[in-house]
Amino acid sequence: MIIKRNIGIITSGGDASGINAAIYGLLYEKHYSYYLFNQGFDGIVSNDPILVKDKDFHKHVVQGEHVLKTSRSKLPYSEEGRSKIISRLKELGIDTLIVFGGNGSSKALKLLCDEGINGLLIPMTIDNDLYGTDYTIGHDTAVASIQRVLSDLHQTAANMPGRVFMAEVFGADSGHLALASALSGGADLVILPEYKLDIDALHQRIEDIFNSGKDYVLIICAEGVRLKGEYKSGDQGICFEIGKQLTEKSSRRIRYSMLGYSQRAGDPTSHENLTSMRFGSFALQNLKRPNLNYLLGVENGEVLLQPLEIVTERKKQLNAELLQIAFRKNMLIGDVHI
Ligand SMILES: Nc1ncnc2c1ncn2[C@@H]1O[C@H](COP(=O)(O)OP(=O)(O)OP(=O)(O)O)[C@@H](O)[C@H]1O
Ligand SMILES: O=P(O)(O)OC[C@H]1O[C@](O)(CO)[C@@H](O)[C@@H]1O
Repeated sequence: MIIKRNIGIITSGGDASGINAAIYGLLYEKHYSYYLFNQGFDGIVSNDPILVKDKDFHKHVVQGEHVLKTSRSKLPYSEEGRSKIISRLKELGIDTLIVFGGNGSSKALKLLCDEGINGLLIPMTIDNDLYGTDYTIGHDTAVASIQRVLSDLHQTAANMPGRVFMAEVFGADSGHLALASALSGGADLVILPEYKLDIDALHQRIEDIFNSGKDYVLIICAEGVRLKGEYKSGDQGICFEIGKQLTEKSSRRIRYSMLGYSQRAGDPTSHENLTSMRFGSFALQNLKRPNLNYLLGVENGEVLLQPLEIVTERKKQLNAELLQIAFRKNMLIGDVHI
């Protein structure tokens, strides 16, 4: 007789399409029972677990609405909060916790692993800013969603020439999402937090583009770009400040599009779903390892295990190949400062 083990699963941080496929890839009821908790770390303590079965999941695989609800939570920051999480997992006989999330969620899981929990972090954030993995679940769908908006902006911009469009995208303090979507959406310029912004240089590039014969300029601006001070989670609207400064130097009509939360939505792309399923399936294959304390990553196309602490050690660098294309196309403004 097979004795089943109980696996706990939460999502934590911002929602990201593809998560349903990842959970589907994880399910193997013959050996495991899966306890899903809505609302992240809080949900472990406050919510009844949902027991899911493979047969219920098929239709959800293609959907952008998630079976499992996510949240940001205060609990893991305090010893008291963590001990509530650990007691509850023990009470339910759950010996392994799988967390879908980004940088913050990895830190939280590491603290729980240090206190004896078996833990696996599966990378999930549209920002794709997690050190130790080339890819995080949700990124491709977000890029596709931004690309759709940029396609519309190209049309209206071409229909009424002479304007400068600034489209602000998510990404928190990193420019991975902005760089990928600027390239995939055919933007003229991209403003990234990893580069110090020089407004005069930006103004000059805009004029050069018009002088080259193009009749509109489409700029992607990452929300994490700063003219002064530090980016704080939740800050939005930097494109307006940049536009204001540009207006002082130029008579061009600057127009704004804040893409906002629709970037995080949308049914997953096929690339998303297949990568997510591979993450889920790889996690499943590693559940029997003792002392689980890992982050799943994908490097050069291969899914692999990384030590969880790797996340806190370094900041993930922008993809060198994408950067090279952006340099060659003269899309970047300013000098690298990070
Ligand atoms: N330093 C930390 N110590 C303990 N727990 C943390 C820490 N940072 C984050 N967490 C926990 O992880 C949760 C998610 O973190 P955060 O809000 O930074 O999102 P994330 O995992 O980085 O994902 P996203 O990229 O979508 O924002 C937090 O709400 C909190 O519960
Ligand atoms: O839903 P919230 O908490 O406002 O989070 C928004 C943030 O979450 C992300 O989508 C993922 O980290 C960021 O790109 C964005 O800044």
